[in-house]
Amino acid sequence: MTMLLDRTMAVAVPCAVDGAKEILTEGALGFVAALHERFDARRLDLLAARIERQQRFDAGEMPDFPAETRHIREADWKIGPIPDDLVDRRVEITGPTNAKMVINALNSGAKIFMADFEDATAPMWKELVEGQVNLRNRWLGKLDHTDPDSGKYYALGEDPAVLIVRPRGWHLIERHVTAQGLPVSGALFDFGMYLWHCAANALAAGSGPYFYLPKLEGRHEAELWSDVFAFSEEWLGLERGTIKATVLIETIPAAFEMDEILYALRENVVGLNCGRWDYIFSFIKRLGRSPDRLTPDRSAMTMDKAFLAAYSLRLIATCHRRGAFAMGGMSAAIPVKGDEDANRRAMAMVRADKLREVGNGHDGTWVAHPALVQVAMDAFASMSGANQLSTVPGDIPGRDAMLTLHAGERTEAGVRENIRVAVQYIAAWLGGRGAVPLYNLMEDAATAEICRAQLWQWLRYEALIDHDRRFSRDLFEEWLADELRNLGDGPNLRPAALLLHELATAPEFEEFLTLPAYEMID
Ligand SMILES: CC(=O)SCCNC(=O)CCNC(=O)[C@H](O)C(C)(C)COP(=O)(O)OP(=O)(O)OC[C@H]1O[C@@H](n2cnc3c(N)ncnc32)[C@H](O)[C@@H]1OP(=O)(O)O
Ligand SMILES: O=CC(=O)O
Ligand SMILES: [Mg+2]
Repeated sequence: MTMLLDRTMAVAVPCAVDGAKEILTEGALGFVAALHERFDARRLDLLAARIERQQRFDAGEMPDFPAETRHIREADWKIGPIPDDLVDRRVEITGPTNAKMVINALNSGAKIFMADFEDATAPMWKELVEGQVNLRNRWLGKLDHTDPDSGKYYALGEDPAVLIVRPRGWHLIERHVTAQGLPVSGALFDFGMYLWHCAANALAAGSGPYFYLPKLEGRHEAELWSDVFAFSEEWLGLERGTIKATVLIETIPAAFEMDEILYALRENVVGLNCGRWDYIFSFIKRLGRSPDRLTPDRSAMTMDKAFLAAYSLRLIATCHRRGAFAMGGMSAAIPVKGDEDANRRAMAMVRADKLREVGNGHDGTWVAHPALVQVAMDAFASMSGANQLSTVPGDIPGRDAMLTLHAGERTEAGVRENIRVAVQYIAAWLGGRGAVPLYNLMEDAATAEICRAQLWQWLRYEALIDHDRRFSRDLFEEWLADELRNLGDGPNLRPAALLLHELATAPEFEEFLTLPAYEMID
């Protein structure tokens, strides 16, 4: 089906998708077209600026706090008001947007549910449209679901979590919707559709249109979102500042502009979040193209050390000085079925992670699974109130600490784990699942990016493995073949392995694995 709104907006829907008629309305598409017309050229310029900046990093420049924005960092100012239903964000559950998981997450007892079109979603057209239908139904009061396999009925409980939606990052497109002959941005599509269909109903229910903004690389990208918000509020007749956003600090350039990002979005922002997994990925991608910046095994890169500890402490101090929430992040440990000891260890890992976060001053945290809500809630019960906004830590880590790499080893086990996880994750993604349990951990786009980025880095610089062996293309291909053999015949494993091989051996680092992977779906 192709729907033409006017000469500039065409929607091509290659297969009949449930709910398309409800979501792809003339009004909603007209709004997305207006966003595209006004903002897409700027989005593309900002993506090009990322690549130019990368060339400077490759030439040896290291990130620093920009001199030209010193006045913003040094001046006293605060962000705008925080809505009542966002004051207590102790535990936020995240997950994809299918009906069952949306209902389970909203009923999980968490304060917030972040419905995710980014790291936890493989952007199949069907999933995206159905996701928007589910979110719209939540605000229409008609969200329910019967599982076709088990026959179990799901409906919203008495006290659902507050809903926040994470649109895709600026780098992704939505090829099923074109305007002026070009695919629209995935971010503007996800944002625009949700805002158009849900803002009024969310406000009428005493909540509001709330968003998480992923993968920003600095203040200019935040300024773009700010302008998108101002334009959208006017288009929909909403009071300025009605849209509220929490920005993920999950790239190294953004971590050096946290004040500036809050300032750019001050009418709309309510907090920042430590997106630790993408942050590790960004650290490798942006600064790791050098033989003296080789990372250790993924498992050695923990939040209590080096650049990760430094950035989370700096984020807390920065946010609280400006009256903004300092949200913690996601521990990848998830419940382990059928092994009590392993399950206890997983719970202990999550508990320790959350206790560290609350002890450092975070106002709340993320969990990946309903069974972890209470664990996190118990850890955050040590706060004296609903948040720690009034605590401003004095000791703020500086540039050197923020650029300090983790010490640790690279091992054959670490290489093989990266191969296994990346192949299985990409295979799942190609099959339409954006988050999967692998080896007792939650894996999603961000965690898988770390695996393939490390493989590229270690290959490119022939890293020492287990102290005495240089990693090489031969070794990589041998271990990839081994791991593939051990995995057997699952769906999409072959194309996933081919893509991983291409990504790991490419002369130039691919910005996101989801870009070539998107060419392989739908
Ligand atoms: C780096 C980042 O960006 S983190 C944020 C992005 N990542 C995520 O959001 C991951 C969210 N988590 C998940 O997708 C899942 O928990 C996984 C993939 C990690 C594990 O999935 P599974 O092994 O299928 O979970 P499991 O079988 O234990 O699920 C048990 C029940 O809990 C539900 N459940 C599990 N996780 C969630 C969740 N995050 N939200 C809502 N419900 C959930 C399941 O739907 C299932 O419900 P049912 O009993 O009614 O059938
Ligand atoms: O989005 C969260 C992350 O850790 O990445
Ligand atoms: Mg992320």
